[in-house]
Amino acid sequence: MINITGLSKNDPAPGETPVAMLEVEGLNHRFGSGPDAHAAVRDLTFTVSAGQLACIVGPSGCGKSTLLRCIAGLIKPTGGKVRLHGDEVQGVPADLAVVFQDYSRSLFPWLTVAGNVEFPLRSLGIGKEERRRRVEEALGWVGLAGSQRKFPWQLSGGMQQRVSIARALASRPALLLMDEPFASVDAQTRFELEDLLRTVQREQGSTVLLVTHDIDESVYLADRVLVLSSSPATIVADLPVDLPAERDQITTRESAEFVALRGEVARLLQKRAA
Ligand SMILES: Nc1ncnc2c1ncn2[C@@H]1O[C@H](COP(=O)(O)OP(=O)(O)OP(=O)(O)O)[C@@H](O)[C@H]1O
Repeated sequence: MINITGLSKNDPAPGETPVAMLEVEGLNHRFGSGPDAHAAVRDLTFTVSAGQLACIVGPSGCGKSTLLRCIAGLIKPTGGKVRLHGDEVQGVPADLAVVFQDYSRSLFPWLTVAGNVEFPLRSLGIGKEERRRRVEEALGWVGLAGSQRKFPWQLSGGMQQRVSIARALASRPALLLMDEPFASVDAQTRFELEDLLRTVQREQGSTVLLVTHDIDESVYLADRVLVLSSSPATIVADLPVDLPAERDQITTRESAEFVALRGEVARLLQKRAA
């Protein structure tokens, strides 16, 4: 397995300004029109720097998935702009990958693990030898090097979600979007997948925007937590997470800094819900 080095490949040098990989500017989205229109997100503005792992936490139904879908180019926002490394998003960008909560519906059951990871690389026009190399590499990152020939239905839920993560990372996306990626696995597997994500993200310098409704998960994973209000989603706080880079499911969660941050996020969410 990969070790957490404590430094991301994309960490800016001292004095260097971080590069904004993602820019969300004045984003609005309303479903429908006229008196039945429903505002799902309202005037959201934020950036995510290259190499950062940012978490978005918000109450159920506040508009988190809508926000991610607008960023992914899956729906056209009714207002505002999304830019990925400076280019306005108009349709799904080729260098963006998404991991959804429901791994059982996002993997192809008739393809092997290797076939699933390779699939998007074909549509990117990557040659056979390079595809083989990337599949092997990405499955190594998620600890599934020996499972290439298995089918998804031969794997546990946690292993299937590892395959989804490997598939997303194999295309070397400029931005990885994750929508409640660990919400469908048991608590122990969730901890393992959280650690795996942090390790791979830091090792590969990936830029990740992850949506969760789990306050503890957002604080444990993130370099930064964006707290959303209830519907329509607006940003109520943008909190840096100054926990050590090397985190541990037991000691980190027991630390005074973690407990204080978790309390702060919980209070913000409670205040907005009231
Ligand atoms: N296609 C749609 N048409 C109309 N309304 C929609 C549509 N998709 C979502 N909504 C509404 O927009 C609001 C935000 O939904 P969204 O799924 O983005 O919230 P969420 O924060 O991701 O929810 P959850 O935490 O439960 O997954 C909700 O009130 C939802 O009912």
